[in-house]
Amino acid sequence: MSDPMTVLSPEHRRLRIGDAWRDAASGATFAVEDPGTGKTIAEVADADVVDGLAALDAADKAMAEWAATPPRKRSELLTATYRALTERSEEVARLITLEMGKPLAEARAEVGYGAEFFRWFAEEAVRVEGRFSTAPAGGYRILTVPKPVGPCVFVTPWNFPLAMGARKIAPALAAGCTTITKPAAQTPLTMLLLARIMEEVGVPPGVVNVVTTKRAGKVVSALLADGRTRKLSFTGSTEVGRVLLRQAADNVLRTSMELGGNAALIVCADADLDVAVDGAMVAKMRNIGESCIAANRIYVEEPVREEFTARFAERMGALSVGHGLDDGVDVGALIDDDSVTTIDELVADAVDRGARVLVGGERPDGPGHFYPPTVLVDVPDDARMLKAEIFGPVAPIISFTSDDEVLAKANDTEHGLVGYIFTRDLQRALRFTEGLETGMIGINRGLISDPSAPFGGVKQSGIGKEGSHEGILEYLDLTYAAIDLP
Ligand SMILES: O=CCCCC(=O)O
Repeated sequence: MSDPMTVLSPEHRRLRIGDAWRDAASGATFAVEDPGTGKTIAEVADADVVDGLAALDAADKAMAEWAATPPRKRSELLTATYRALTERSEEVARLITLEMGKPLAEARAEVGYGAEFFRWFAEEAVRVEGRFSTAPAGGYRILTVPKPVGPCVFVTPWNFPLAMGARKIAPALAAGCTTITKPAAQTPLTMLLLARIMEEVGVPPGVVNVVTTKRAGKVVSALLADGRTRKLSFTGSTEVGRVLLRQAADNVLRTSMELGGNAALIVCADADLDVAVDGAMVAKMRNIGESCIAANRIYVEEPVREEFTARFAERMGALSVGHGLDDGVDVGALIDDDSVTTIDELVADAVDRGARVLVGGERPDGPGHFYPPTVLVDVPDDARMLKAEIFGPVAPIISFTSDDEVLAKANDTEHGLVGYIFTRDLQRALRFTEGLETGMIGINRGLISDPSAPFGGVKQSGIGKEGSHEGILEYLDLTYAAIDLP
C-alpha cells in the first residue's frame, strides 16, 4: 500500500489564509486518524477564533477584486480546477480513503463527482443574468442586477470530504464570492489538498481560505457574529443546523442548509425486482451508508417481501469488509468509534423490540471502526432506527399492504430529504412523487446525486439547493432598479 500522505506535504497541513499557509496563532495542532486502523496519520493546525477572523480578513479583502474579475476568467479558473482534480484523481482519492475510510473505488467516484461541480459552475459563471422589463402600468422600467452575496462561511462534513466542499466553493466562486471553509475535524486533509490545487491553478489569494479546527463551535460562532460574513452554507445534522441557523439569524445571513434525512425506499409489488434490489443496494450502501440520502427504511409490499428480502440479504451478505485501500473491499471503516457504538445500539434496540437479524448485526473486535452489512426484518414501528439517521450499513426491512399506509409511514418524520420508489406503474410513481414530503425522489433509481440537479430537502432536512442552475442563485443577491421612463 503506497502512502497517500505524500501528496500533502507538511507545509500544506496548515491553515490556508490569504496567500499563506500558516500555523495556528497558538501553535496548536490536532491529530487526524485513519479510521481503518485507528492510527494517527497527520497533525494539522488547530485554529482558534483569531485564526478564523484572519481568514475572514483575507476573504473580505479579496472580495471586491474577485467580484470584479470577469466571469470568463472566473470560469477558466474553475475549469482548471476541474482538470487538475481529474488529472490527480488517484492521489486525491487515496487521501479521501485514508482519512475517511470509504473504499478506494468510492473515493474515486467522489473525486469525479466533486470535480464535476467545478465543471458545472464554470459553465454557470458566464450565464448570470438580470432582467429588464416595462412596469405593467407604464411610466418606468424594471431592471434586476444580480450581485455576489459577499464572503461566505462553509461548514462541511466528513462523509464526502471533497464533494461537499466542492458544491459550495464552486458556485460561490462562479458568482464572485470569496470563501472560508471549515472542514470536519475528522477529514481536514482533502480540503487542504483542494486549496493547494486551487492555489496551483491560479485562484487568487483570499478567495479560498481553509480553517481546520477542533474548536468548531467557537470559531464558526465568531465568523457568523462578524458583520463581514454574508452567507453560511452548512452540510451536516439537523441538530447542528438548528444551532447555526439561530446564530446566523443575528446578522440575518443568507443560509443554505443541507441537513439530515430519513429516506424511505419503497418497493411495490409490481416493481422489477432486479432493478429494485440494485437500487436498494446503491441507496443503502453507497458511502457505507454514511450519507444523508442513504435509504434508512426499506418498505416492501407484502406479495414481494419474501423474494426481495432474500435477494437483498444475499447481496448484503456477499459484501467484503476491510480497509478501504485494500483490493476487493466493498465496505470500508466507519468514521469513528462513536459511530460504530451508535449503530450497534440502534441494532440492539430493534432486536429488543422484536426485529430479527438476517445478515450481520455483530460488532467485530480488532482495530479500526468497522460494522458489517446488516439486514433486519420484522422491524417494529417503534424501533429507534426508524426515526434516527442510521448513518451506516444497516438496512431495516418493513412490509406494507397499501399505498396510503406506506405513504403515511414514509412521511411520519421531521425529515424530508429524499425518497425512493420502485414500481413499473407510472401513475403510481407519480402519486408517490406528489405524496412524498421530500425535496428529491429516486424513481427506479438508487442514486439521485448529480451536479446538474438541484439537491436539497424540505421540512427539517434543509433550506436551499446545491448543484444545478439553482445552486448559483444561492450566492447571488438581486438588486432591483426602477428607472423612470414616462
Ligand atoms: O450526507 C449527505 C451527503 C450527500 C451526498 C450526495 O451529494 O450524494
